[in-house]
Amino acid sequence: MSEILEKRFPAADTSSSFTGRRMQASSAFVWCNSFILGKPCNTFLFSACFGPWDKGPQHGFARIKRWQVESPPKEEDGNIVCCLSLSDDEETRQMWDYQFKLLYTIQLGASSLTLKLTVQNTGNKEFDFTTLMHTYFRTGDISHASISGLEQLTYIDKVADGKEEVEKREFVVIPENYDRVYKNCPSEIIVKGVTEKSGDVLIKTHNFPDIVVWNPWADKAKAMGDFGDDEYKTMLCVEAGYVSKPVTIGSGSVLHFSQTLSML
Ligand SMILES: O=P(O)(O)OC[C@H]1O[C@H](O)[C@H](O)[C@@H](O)[C@@H]1O
Repeated sequence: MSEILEKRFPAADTSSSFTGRRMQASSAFVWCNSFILGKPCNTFLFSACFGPWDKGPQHGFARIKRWQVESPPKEEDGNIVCCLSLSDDEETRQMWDYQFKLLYTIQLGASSLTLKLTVQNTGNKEFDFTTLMHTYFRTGDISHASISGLEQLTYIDKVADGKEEVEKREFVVIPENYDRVYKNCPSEIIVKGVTEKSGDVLIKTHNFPDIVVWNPWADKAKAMGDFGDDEYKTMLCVEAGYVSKPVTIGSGSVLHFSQTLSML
């Protein structure tokens, strides 16, 4: 992968000024993605519910399973494209007895990143799940970052025990620990003041009605083993997903989800 990247994007900066493992991993592409599939608490979720899960790891198993290379990186129309896959196995069925195949297609362009998720129900039982793309953005200074496109939306405030509120601000800034699920979001959201050039990024989504906004802030940052104590000052998570309610997929059916992150 790195030879193709270096050939295609010789200027790409993969160095990292972060100390914590979590953010080091993310800075390679300025964004990083891990994704979560699942549904809270009961049968969930191949990969888990969004959040704590009584049958498996927080946020599910997909982000910690070893994926297969469905198609290796290749250059396509000036982009680098590759596809990974994950199917159910003995371990996943132990936690969650359903059959599935996931396809995760990554398309890297000069100033955009498209991430497509295809969920196939390969079994004879319908199941439901939630899914999220857990995107980390790097910012020069969190106090200069903001998100637009969330005004007048209802959000679940996980810091306030799930209380529902309505967002009044045109530009959402983050002055403290934030962990919010914005519901029924428009398909275009803008994150301002991110990337090392403090530029703006357009998030364009398909079939993701929710946006999670997360920053652990000081105390939680200190409590996280793979996160530097001060790294909350230079990161922001804006996560496209389907988490506020589960998706149901019938036996033999296929569903598509995607997000494109474009530098503006
Ligand atoms: O530490 P992790 O398991 O990666 O979760 C990191 C965060 O992910 C999401 O943003 C959730 O809304 C947060 O509640 C959680 O703390």
